[in-house]
Amino acid sequence: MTTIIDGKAVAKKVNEATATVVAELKQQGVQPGIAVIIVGEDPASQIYVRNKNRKATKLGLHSVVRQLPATTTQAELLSIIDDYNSDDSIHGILVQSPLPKQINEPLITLAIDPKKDVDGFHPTNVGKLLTNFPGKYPVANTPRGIMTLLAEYGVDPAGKQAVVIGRSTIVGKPMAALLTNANATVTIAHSRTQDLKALARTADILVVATGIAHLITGADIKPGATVIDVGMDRDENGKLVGDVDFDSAQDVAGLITPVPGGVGPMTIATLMQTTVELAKWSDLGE
Ligand SMILES: Nc1nc2c(c(=O)[nH]1)N[C@@H](CN(C=O)c1ccc(C(=O)N[C@@H](CCC(=O)O)C(=O)O)cc1)CN2
Repeated sequence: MTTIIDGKAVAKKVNEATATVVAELKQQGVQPGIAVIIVGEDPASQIYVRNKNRKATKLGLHSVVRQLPATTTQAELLSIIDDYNSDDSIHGILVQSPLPKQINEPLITLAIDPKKDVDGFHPTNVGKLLTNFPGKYPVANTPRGIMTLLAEYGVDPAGKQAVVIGRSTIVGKPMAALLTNANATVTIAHSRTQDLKALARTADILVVATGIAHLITGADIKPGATVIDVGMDRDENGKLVGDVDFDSAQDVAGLITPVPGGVGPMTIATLMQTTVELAKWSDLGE
């Protein structure tokens, strides 16, 4: 029997917990605030940012969306980030990715105060994650959301073989670090990996984040494995599909995330959770 992981249901649970914490913080005179900066008109990014703003407002957060033209310069963007760095009503700053070509993304990441880095992409926070540093710091929301899904479905990574296909800063690298910190034995694979499919078949936990529609099929999955699909691709008919061929994979996997409705909903729910934590840590000195 394969279990289909219900990301929407877990996201709802996370959001309910977040709303409770927001209400408690408000009673203590703190309203968590998030600023999302979007540069340009990428249609998918517009939808994600709108959804973030709606969710933040619904949960009782102070939410600011800063829409900038595609022609925005690096200096202009840096100056706006600087303003939010010193704005006490904002606890989390997020610059929506992708950015136009004239913007140097790593320098933008570096400009965000690590204490307001709600994406967890700043090298200070990535370094803390990699070193499993004690204390409180933000961690990238998609991989953190995946760890929540694993916990909710009783999948303990300790001692398991995990294969993460994809080495991005947003997903692959932090995912590998989180699984390592949870005592899995982790291999990061990517476009240059030889015998990728044979490697995938060794995984007890397989995380696929490549952006290649249906790269992984049932034949590439170890029977009973937990399969986490981070892909958001379009098939030849324009339908949203994952990096995993769900139909063939679901006959082999023990647990599997669908696309849509698996990992995706966890990204925004975890973003809200992280924003509220940043507010707690800064305003209440936790
Ligand atoms: N600064 C950042 N930029 C981007 C991030 C990020 O974490 N930080 N992640 C992605 C996009 N993203 C949020 O920004 C995101 C992607 C997908 C979903 C989601 O809910 N997906 C749904 C399907 C939606 C659809 O039908 O199109 C699902 O999988 O069920 C939410 C957020 C890139 N940029």
